Amino acid sequence: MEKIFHKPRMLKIKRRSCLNLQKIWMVNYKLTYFDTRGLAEASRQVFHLAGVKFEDVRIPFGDPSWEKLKKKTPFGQIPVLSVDGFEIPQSMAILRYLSRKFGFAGKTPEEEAWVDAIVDQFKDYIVSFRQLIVAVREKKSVDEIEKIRKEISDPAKESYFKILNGILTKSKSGFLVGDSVTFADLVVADNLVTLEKNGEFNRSEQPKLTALLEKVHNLPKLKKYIGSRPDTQF
Ligand SMILES: N[C@@H](CCC(=O)N[C@@H](CS)C(=O)NCC(=O)O)C(=O)O
Repeated sequence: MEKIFHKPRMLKIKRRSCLNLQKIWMVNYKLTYFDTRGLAEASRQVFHLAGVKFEDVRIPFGDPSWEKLKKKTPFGQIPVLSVDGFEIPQSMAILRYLSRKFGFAGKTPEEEAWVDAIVDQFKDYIVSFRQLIVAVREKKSVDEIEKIRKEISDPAKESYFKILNGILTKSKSGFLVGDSVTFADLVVADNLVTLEKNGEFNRSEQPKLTALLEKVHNLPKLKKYIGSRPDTQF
């Protein structure tokens, strides 16, 4: 089991009491997932954006330690976030929790609702993309794979990209919601990376989505991490 520690930046908190500062500093976060981006990547990025130290536990695929650990997780799956030993399962619950805590969930209830809506839309789309991936993994025939691509995956992707392009056309900041980065941007950008690595996203065909992806990856607090993280297909 590999542990990667994120070195925290100096906290720039002006008006917080020493007691609060101590409390923030002392919280022990541990995010456990497989050694891939997948369902944990946006949460990892929230920690980096917030400049908050966390233990990035990555279990290699096929590692025998997983079967033992599985029994101890709340729902039998990962990611799991431990906050001073208090465990939170489910990737989206973790991501929302961290984003609310560190200020990346939207600035008003309306922004929060839009951030959630964009991530829910992503979940709707990803179901069809998974069908394609499963067909490839199961070594279905070329005809079967092409059928899934044409009838399910491509139309779902087209409608998903249309929605995102519509939002970005109206955006003044270049982010999906409001005037600063939210976890919706992180989820969408990471999905674009996955699609690109699997031949499903071409930067030259999608200038607005590409601009979003590059904007997110060039955020000063993310850039170094993005450049040095393990390179994984999913
Ligand atoms: N809905 C859950 C799904 C979690 C999930 O499917 N985790 C997979 C890895 S991506 C897992 O733990 N697989 C190992 C297993 O089920 O034994 C979430 O979003 O966290």
